[in-house]
Amino acid sequence: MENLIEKEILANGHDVVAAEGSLVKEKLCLKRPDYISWDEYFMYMALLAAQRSKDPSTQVGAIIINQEKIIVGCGYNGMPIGCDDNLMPWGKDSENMLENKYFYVCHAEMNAILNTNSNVSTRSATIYTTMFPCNECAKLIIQSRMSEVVYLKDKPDKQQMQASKNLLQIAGIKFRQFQSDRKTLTLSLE
Ligand SMILES: Nc1ccn([C@H]2C[C@H](O)[C@@H](COP(=O)(O)O)O2)c(=O)n1
Ligand SMILES: [Zn+2]
Repeated sequence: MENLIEKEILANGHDVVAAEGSLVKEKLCLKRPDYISWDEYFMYMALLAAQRSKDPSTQVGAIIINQEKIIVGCGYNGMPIGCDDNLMPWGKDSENMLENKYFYVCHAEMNAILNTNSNVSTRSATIYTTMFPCNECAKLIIQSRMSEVVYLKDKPDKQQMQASKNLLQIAGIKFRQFQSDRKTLTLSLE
């Protein structure tokens, strides 16, 4: 095949080299360079899911993808089905723990796992979550046979999170913090 290697320095600074053997002759035929990565795609989806949360202080989202990078589950932190959001407590400072949200709210990771279709496997799946999973969700992740956790934020000072890390490590589940130079992504309906 005719060798059509071309090198273009685009206006946005991207250095694009068409692969050897490619039929690309002109700059306009090259693929768009600033597309988001798989990691960005799923973490931004988790952030979008978090926007459904009614929790006034912390909104968490989680997305589960299988080995083919197909989304198999998604969730955010919220009250259990049938428990009216308007009747449940959303605070956290009452001395009476029964008046705080913690005993009632379902975590985003838990909801993402429970929202998967019963015929879809989470074996070897990856969960993208905007917050490091707590120890209870870590147990669910392990029991669901997932293989990786990608998280955005952590609360390393919390003992619960250390227990979660211990569990994941012992169970052989990888975890890593999401890294990206793309700090914002603008979506518009205009
Ligand atoms: N991995 C996590 C951690 C926390 N959540 C939820 C549980 C609560 O709704 C909220 C945390 O509230 P805060 O103590 O920051 O006021 O986030 C979760 O879904 N997943
Ligand atoms: Zn949890």
